[in-house]
Amino acid sequence: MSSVHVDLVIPVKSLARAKSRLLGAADSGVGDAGAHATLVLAMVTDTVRAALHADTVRRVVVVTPDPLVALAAEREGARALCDEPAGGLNAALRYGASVLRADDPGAVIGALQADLPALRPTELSAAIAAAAGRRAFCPDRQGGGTTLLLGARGGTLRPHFGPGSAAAHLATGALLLAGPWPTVGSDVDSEDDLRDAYRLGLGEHTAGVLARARGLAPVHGWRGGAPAYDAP
Ligand SMILES: Nc1nc2c(ncn2[C@@H]2O[C@H](COP(=O)(O)OP(=O)(O)OP(=O)(O)O)[C@@H](O)[C@H]2O)c(=O)[nH]1
Ligand SMILES: C=C(OP(=O)(O)O)C(=O)O
Repeated sequence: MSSVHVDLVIPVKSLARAKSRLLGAADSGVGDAGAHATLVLAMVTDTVRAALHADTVRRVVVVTPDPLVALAAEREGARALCDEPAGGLNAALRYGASVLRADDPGAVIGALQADLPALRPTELSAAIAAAAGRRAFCPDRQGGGTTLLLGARGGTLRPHFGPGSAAAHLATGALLLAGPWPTVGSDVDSEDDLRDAYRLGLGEHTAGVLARARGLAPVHGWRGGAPAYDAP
């Protein structure tokens, strides 16, 4: 397949419930729940922006019940779907995929995690190209989770996100994508994940929130360059 263009579904739950593991971390560096929600929204925004800048991504829909997330996604050029069915994460992903499929029955549809603040468009494109239209996935940094799942062209997404999702996607025939795209696997669930994402280079919004939380003026954007503040 010469060039694959995919439509991505990005799921985000309400900010009030998001990233509970990170919020519970000893020091996520951003203090109270309101500042935490601001950090989560920044990570979502950086993820959506990077996804839309990837030259192999055609459309992005963000499935979320949270109006603030929907607004941020639409500002970046994504479509927000706020009427997901009950059933949790995989149901939300299947819903988003069904909306995309209705627009284009032959589309290649994928699911991308919303907490990839270091995501580089070029690395996302490289991972998508490596799938070459096959059903495939990228594991997270620890190897047990999934950050990107791609359906086969015209095929169903069949998401099995949740604990042990890498094994579940392998067991259902998805190809494991391993390659030079560390920012695709750098999802943030913990303070250590946040430090890893920082080392890879945070996106503009996430860098800004963390810098302001420390009283520093950020000069770092996702287009590269070293951050001008201490690591989280
Ligand atoms: N739209 C939607 N997104 C969901 C739902 N459940 C989880 N997600 C999103 O799917 C991704 C993975 O979900 P989780 O690991 O359960 O939640 P999290 O916010 O990442 O982290 P924790 O709260 O620490 O577990 C996150 O981006 C969530 O916001 C859901 O029911 N609907
Ligand atoms: C839901 C998943 O990720 P996490 O729990 O890390 O957000 C997953 O890896 O399938």
